[in-house]
Amino acid sequence: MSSLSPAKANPASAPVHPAPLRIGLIGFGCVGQGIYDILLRLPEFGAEVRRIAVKNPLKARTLPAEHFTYHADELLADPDLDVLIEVIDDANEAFRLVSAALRQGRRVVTANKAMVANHLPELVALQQNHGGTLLYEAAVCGSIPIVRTLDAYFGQEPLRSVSGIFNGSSNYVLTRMGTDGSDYAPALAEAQAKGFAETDPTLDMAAFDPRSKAVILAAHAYGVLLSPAQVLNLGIEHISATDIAYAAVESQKIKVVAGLYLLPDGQLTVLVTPQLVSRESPLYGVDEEFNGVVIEAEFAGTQFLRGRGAGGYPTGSAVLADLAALRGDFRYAYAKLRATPLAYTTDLELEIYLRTDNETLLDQLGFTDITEEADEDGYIVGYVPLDALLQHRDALRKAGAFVARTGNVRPAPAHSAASQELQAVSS
Ligand SMILES: NC(=O)c1ccc[n+]([C@@H]2O[C@H](COP(=O)([O-])OP(=O)(O)OC[C@H]3O[C@@H](n4cnc5c(N)ncnc54)[C@H](O)[C@@H]3O)[C@@H](O)[C@H]2O)c1
Ligand SMILES: N[C@@H](CCO)C(=O)O
Repeated sequence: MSSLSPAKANPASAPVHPAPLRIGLIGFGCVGQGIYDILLRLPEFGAEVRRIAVKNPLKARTLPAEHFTYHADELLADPDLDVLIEVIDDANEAFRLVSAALRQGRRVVTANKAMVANHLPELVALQQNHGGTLLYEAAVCGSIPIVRTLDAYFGQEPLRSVSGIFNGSSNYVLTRMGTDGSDYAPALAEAQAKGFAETDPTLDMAAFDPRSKAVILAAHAYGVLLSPAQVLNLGIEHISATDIAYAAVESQKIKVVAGLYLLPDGQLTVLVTPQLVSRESPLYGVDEEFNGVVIEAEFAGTQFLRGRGAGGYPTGSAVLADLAALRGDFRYAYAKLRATPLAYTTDLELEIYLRTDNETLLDQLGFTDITEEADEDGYIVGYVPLDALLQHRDALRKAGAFVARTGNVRPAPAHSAASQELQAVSS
């Protein structure tokens, strides 16, 4: 018989339809509604939202009130739910709920990057100790499958850098300001109306949100568990047409770039700041609420992932992928967490553009090298110790416009016998 003849029907090889996943959904805002709608549109996926917990009894919703409970703990106590999806906007309450669920050995999907970044060591330990699973693809860069890519595909390969645009709202605001000449406030209002921004938009605009995402990726890409406070995050609240025009003179754009850089001495550094991005960078064309991630891998070379970074449906798409992964018993390998941990350093200098009239701050930052100064526009360009930026970040946040000139870092002078510049960024 030819080996190409059709296989006889064999009951053992007939397609097996998985049992429907019974889901408890905690939070029914932008993302909660997004995943709910997606599951309704995909009946063949075989998942059913059995119970939904919400907070505000007065809010107008797309479903009748009898669909909701106002006590998320009831879902934790319900043994008939196979998976809990946590998509609320309160990181502390999210941790209480998710850690309680993991203590029961349950399967949980979350989109809450602040919660994951603040508690990653505990969340990993809870999974190990109680056998549950937590997946959080939706927490980082919306619909881009970056956590899975770093954890599973690049779990063994050394990475030189992982850098990109990790926040949709600030990217949307910068795009409106840069292309339409929009002012900051109406652009931010648009990002909020479209469901991209956090409930407290300071988290987006002051780059706390992309910092949480960078902290999560540091664990998967490098096996380094950071506390968010260790990472410099500066935002775009004071970026104005003056700064956008400065960038445009050299055909560059200002983007909020999160960078995780393996330095030539084998240490890791991470920073999240506005940065000048040149036309040659893959990040240059990442506009609106899109995110983009550039991976510089030892053997694979450069890879670039781009996709919608915010919004109910793109984020719901990542939750859907996590549900499918849970059904296949997927867990993060955290392979690099098991290796000897890399050291983390901020003992570096960063080339910055700063437009401020705060003379005290300029003195405190201790520029080691000034390469450009324009009194009439009130900006200064030069190298500053990263530790000084970390120390004075609260003052910097209020002081004026801050942009990393290139994202290049170099060793702080005391440690820079060779003083060569460390090319640590993709632009
Ligand atoms: N919006 C996005 O594009 C996006 C993308 C990725 C991740 N996220 C994350 O997803 C989560 C939800 O974001 P969102 O945009 O849907 O926010 P949202 O404000 O639209 O919805 C959150 C909802 O959670 C409810 N809530 C708060 N505490 C609750 C509790 N204890 N029990 C039940 N409900 C509670 C709030 O009342 C609100 O309706 C956040 O962690 C956010 O960071 C959002
Ligand atoms: N507020 C976030 C949502 C996606 O994580 C953003 O704008 O990127």
